[in-house]
Amino acid sequence: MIHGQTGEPGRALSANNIALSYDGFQVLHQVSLRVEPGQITGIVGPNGAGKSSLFNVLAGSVAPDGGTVHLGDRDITRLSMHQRARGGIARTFQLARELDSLTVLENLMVAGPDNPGESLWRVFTDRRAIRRAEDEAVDHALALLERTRLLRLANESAASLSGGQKKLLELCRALMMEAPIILLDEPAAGVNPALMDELVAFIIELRGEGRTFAIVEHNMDLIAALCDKVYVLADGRVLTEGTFAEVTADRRVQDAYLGVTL
Ligand SMILES: Nc1ncnc2c1ncn2[C@@H]1O[C@H](COP(=O)(O)OP(=O)(O)OP(=O)(O)O)[C@@H](O)[C@H]1O
Repeated sequence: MIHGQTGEPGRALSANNIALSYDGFQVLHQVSLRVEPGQITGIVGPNGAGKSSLFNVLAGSVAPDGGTVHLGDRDITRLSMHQRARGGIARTFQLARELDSLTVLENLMVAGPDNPGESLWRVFTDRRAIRRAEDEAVDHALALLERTRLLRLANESAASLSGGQKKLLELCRALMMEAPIILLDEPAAGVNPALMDELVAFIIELRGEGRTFAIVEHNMDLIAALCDKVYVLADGRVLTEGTFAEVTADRRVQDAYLGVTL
């Protein structure tokens, strides 16, 4: 069992009739989706379909104009991203530029739940202290790096990682937050096929340990390999939902990807 799995892994994350506009242009129309606990839910669709917008609404970085977001029975629509993170929803972000100057291990240490704070920060900028530290967070970080084969790079600058390794580090940063629900934003972008297989295997392992995932992704191999359920968005609406086989057999989905008017 992965370290740090928090209680209450059994709550669904749901979006209900979400409406969202930017500058008067509606990008989400009555979108509803349910991320079942212990499952991997994919969100796919052509460019501009509204996937990232929906993801931002789920994560709490964008407030919808209408509709609600629930975690289990609790209405979390008005909670900030940080409040949601504390409540058990973590999302991956492209590593911010300032994190490039930190080592791989330091990137994980600053990603822990409830920001580790200044004292911990001082400890972890001292390499000798890293070796001595018996803190649970260090053990957790090192275990994650071992599982993602980044351990040998623990003390290298994050800037030196390949694109795929950065994706793994982003996932590890989300895992450091000890959230049962993880929102993955294009985890396969820039990842080579060998590393992709490792990424897929790792995410499947994490699901086996009780984690819940929602994934926005263009790479259909990754979606096919991982997802229990897939939502297809087009023009800001849910076009269809089902297993990967079901949605890809749907003529409307094929048309949407070919850009044919629906
Ligand atoms: N901050 C913003 N301001 C104005 N319009 C936006 C903003 N973010 C997204 N949009 C618009 O909302 C629509 C949906 O964009 P979104 O990024 O959610 O789609 P997507 O499905 O994630 O696309 P892609 O696959 O290309 O990343 C697009 O028409 C986009 O131009």
